[in-house]
Amino acid sequence: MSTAPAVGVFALQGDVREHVHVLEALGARTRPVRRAADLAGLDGIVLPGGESSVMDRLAGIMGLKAPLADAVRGGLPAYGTCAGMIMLAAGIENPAPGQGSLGVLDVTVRRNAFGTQVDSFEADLAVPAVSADPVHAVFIRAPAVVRVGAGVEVLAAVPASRAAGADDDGAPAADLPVAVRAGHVTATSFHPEVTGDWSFHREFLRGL
Ligand SMILES: NC(=O)CC[C@H](N)C(=O)O
Repeated sequence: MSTAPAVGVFALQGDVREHVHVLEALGARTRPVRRAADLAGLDGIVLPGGESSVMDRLAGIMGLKAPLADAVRGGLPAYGTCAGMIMLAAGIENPAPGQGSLGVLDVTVRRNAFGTQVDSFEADLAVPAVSADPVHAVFIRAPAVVRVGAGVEVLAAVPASRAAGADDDGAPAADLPVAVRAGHVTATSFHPEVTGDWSFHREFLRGL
């Protein structure tokens, strides 16, 4: 697109500032999204990392949840990181009490999937669909995708041995998807907004 795209950043909770910084550095205009009216005229929306149960509750209170879900279902490109991935997901295996989601990406996620004691780690991931070079990924109490619906592309995965309780039964398990895309909706378990590896933001903006 010839003018800078207008990208909304869900701003009721989470690492909003980090996404705004990356998006503006890459040439987008940004707008914090806190209520339904903030969605007007956007070319895309980013859902940050943070705490998905709080995001879900606040989005409900602010009357943003249904309009945001409708906008994404209607074609508004969306990118969610970590808690943002959980917000986009159709299902949450282990929701907090009363927690729901926008239900716009046909995956089921497991919150806090990567370990109980040391639950943050970094990894260099091969993501050929997004970058020729490995993408440096930071996982912070991150979700994993445990069900991938039809039409959802797995862009990157990590060995299941990373998962919480992976050693418990000794059974070999499949890799856990940590980056997925279904048409105009992309989600990562990790936080490119904090690493300086902006491949996913670049790819998202390219599609607007
Ligand atoms: N870094 C994050 O966004 C953590 C996500 C958080 N564990 C949640 O359930 O929402």
